[in-house]
Amino acid sequence: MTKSLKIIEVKSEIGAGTRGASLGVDAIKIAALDYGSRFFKKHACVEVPNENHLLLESSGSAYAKRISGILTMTERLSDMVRDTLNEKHFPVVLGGDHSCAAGTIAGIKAAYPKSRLGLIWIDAHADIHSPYTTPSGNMHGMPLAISLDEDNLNSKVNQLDQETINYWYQLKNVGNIAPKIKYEDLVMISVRDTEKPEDYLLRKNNVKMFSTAEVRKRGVERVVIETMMYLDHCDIILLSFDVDALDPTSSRGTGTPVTGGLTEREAGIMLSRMVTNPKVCCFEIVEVNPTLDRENQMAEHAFEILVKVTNAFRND
Ligand SMILES: NC(=[NH2+])NCCC[C@H](N)C(=O)O
Repeated sequence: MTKSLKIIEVKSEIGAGTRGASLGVDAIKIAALDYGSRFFKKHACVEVPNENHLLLESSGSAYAKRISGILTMTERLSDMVRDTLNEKHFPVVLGGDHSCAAGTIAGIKAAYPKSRLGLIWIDAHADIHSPYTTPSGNMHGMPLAISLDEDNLNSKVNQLDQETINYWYQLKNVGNIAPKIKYEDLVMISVRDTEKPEDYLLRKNNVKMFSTAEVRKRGVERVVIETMMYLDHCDIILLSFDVDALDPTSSRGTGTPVTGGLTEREAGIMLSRMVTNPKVCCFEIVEVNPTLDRENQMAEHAFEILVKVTNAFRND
């Protein structure tokens, strides 16, 4: 039986340091229209109300900007993902900035608290900072630390106030399960822009990583097989795709582009192969920012990948 997809729109950008990621969802919808596609008519869509009004207020803690809004968004998205899975739909989360991953992960764990959740993280960044280590205070650099219940106090550089400490604790404990994922259930692909505190965690916990060069050397197919073999002990898997995993030569329409990324073709093949694995229970695509782009290129790439992934999923 093929499950029906449900698109969950998360037009939130309070986790990013550059403005415009909240327009990513609509940019992808415009790309669909330009391709003459009925994708957004065919699939059910729901929108998680956002907290972007906080952008007009002070950002609060310098080391966890707008963390109260991030907590609200994480709880809302978690409920939506949980309900979608309980209704036996396949959630496709469209961001927004990558802080939404904490909510997606929380929702999957809320629906399947006893299941071991594997995570395939295709991204230029590790997003494994805590407020104690962040160089920017931007919460889209933290969703993995939230989900891993990781403070990284060994690498501490920032002094937090009590309010931030309390919010950070609540964020890690959304749904009263912490940690929600384990380091050994994580695979990172194309991650190439990390800071020292992140490198420390990745090395210490021996996180499985495939660089862009390895993807090229071994071939996409081989990397997909090895990733799935590595996560074989997991019961369910989330595919989290940040479009900044793509190389900026084809589009700069994302907040934090980094050279040395995947081509759209590589990412499309990789994700569409992965989604045929029946353990994959959710897919998310984040960080399209049309305000930084030319002629909506990144949204077009994201939409093409989205179609490839959903076709592969439905044909399985
Ligand atoms: N989801 C993203 N685009 N994350 C970028 C994070 C960049 C940097 N590591 C930071 O913490 O600010």
